[in-house]
Amino acid sequence: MASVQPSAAALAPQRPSTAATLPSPSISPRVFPFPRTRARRLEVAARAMPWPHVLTVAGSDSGAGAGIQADIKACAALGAYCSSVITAVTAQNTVGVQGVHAVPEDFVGEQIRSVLSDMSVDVVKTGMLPSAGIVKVLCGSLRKFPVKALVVDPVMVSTSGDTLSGPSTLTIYRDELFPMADIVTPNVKEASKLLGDVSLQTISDMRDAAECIHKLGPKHVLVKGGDMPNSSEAIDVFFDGKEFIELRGLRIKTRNTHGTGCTLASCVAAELAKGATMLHAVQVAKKFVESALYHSKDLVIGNGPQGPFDHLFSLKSPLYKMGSLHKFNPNDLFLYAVTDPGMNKKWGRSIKDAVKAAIEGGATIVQLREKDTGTREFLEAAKACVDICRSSGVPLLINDRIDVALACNADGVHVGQTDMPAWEVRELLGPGKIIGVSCKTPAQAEQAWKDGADYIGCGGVFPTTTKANNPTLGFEGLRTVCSASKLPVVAIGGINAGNAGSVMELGLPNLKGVAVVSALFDRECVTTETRSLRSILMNACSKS
Ligand SMILES: Nc1ncnc2c1ncn2[C@@H]1O[C@H](COP(=O)(O)OP(=O)(O)OP(=O)(O)O)[C@@H](O)[C@H]1O
Ligand SMILES: Cc1ncc(CO)c(N)n1
Ligand SMILES: [Mg+2]
Repeated sequence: MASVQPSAAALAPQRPSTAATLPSPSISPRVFPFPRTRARRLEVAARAMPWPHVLTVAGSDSGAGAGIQADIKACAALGAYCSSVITAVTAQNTVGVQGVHAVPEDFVGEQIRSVLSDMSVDVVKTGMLPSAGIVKVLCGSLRKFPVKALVVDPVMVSTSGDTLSGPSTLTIYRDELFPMADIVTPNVKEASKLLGDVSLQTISDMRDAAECIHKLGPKHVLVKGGDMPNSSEAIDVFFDGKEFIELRGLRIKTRNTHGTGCTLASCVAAELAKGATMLHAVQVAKKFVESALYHSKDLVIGNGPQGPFDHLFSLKSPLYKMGSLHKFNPNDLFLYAVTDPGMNKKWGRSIKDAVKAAIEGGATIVQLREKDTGTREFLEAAKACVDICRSSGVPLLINDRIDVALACNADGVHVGQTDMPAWEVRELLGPGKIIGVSCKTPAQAEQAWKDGADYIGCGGVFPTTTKANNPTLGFEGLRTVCSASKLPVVAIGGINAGNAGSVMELGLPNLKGVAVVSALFDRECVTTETRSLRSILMNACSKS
């Protein structure tokens, strides 16, 4: 296959809504507010605009959690059109696979021809290919009608343990299909089968397997670890022929994991069709599966051990916005700017200007801590700050106010010991957002970790006037918490240009940076103060 390039669709401006493309004299202006000439222009533009298009060549799952049904839902959720060639009809539910009826090879060929000879397909994604003959037909069709990318999910065994593609397909997969593929996405069991039943128990085994499968010809390999035992994380290994990347996600506790593999591969295909690079496509796909599992973890459909999940969760959780996901990087805690309403008012600057100045000076993460600001004013300022932070790639958190964080689509929330418990915050925000918790003791740090927080703030390290009744921990208290913490730590409380260096020079385990309030915002020029604090921290780190 040709290498993956951004498609014209990815570069095209936002598509007008379908409603705007259907002018009709009988529709009242209330339903259809555009003047006719504008509507006509939009209609013509929409016709000329290609829609990112994935063709899935896969089996039907009557329970609709996996197979063709999962593929269509996943592509729809990510904004790609999905046409479908059915290779087999399965009788399947949450208990297992009761029957498989393969579609005759010739008719699979005819379906592929119908789609590829007429529609402009960007990416072909394959799922269940029940016979060697069907794989052969597919390879022939792809040679005749080349597409931009080929995603191969080598479906062999369902999670229920039922065979979906027998050993007769192994050779042709390896010899004909893999060399044409841009990515192959086996789970651990499939990777093992492809490599002659080798045992795969560890991440290192998954890496070796990815490397061996890469030698069979695909440009990229993703070995999926959804079924790896004894792990609190779901870890997949990505290999591009040079570098291994471990994609780590939360392992969601749920029975509803039927179809995760099909969904992941379809999301990769959808993102490629939209013009993404392979690594980005895989990252989005993994996050999508994690989020969908999280939002569907308590769904009950069917009585068997493995239920389907909801691909269209974002329609029902409008507060949950995929576009905002900021993958947490503990190094972002390096220079953590926390706003204070009194100080910024005193110096005559708005919250927005204060945040802009801190980012200009090199702040690596920002928290809005607006204890006395009215909700409406706070939300307005928060929305403006989200725009500034997102355009600078700096995460923005909201102190305590989950409602404001949701409404402005911030990157996360920071809570104290008397605020909402972190696990409840996680329930509301989902897995993609950053959660920080203020902790003074190892027990609180342990609880924050159990609750699913991403980092802890530990202090006051020095006496502070910003927060009333805040006991000072000193270096020893900070050391105790840092040593015990399973999460990255940011030190807070009375930290300024005079003492920040000494905090970082302690070289404490898990300590990633310092959080400051008055040292930045109770000063005339926020940018200058931030810049100088940043260089102090960098010097200290190079010493420790
Ligand atoms: N419980 C879970 N929590 C989070 N992510 C998960 C979980 N289970 C699977 N995943 C993720 O889902 C994706 C699909 O991997 P998995 O190993 O489940 O594929 P699969 O076995 O082919 O799935 P299926 O055959 O059910 O369609 C991977 O990114 C994996 O890490
Ligand atoms: C039809 C079909 N394709 C793929 C899978 C793998 O999840 C399944 N269970 N059923
Ligand atoms: Mg699978």
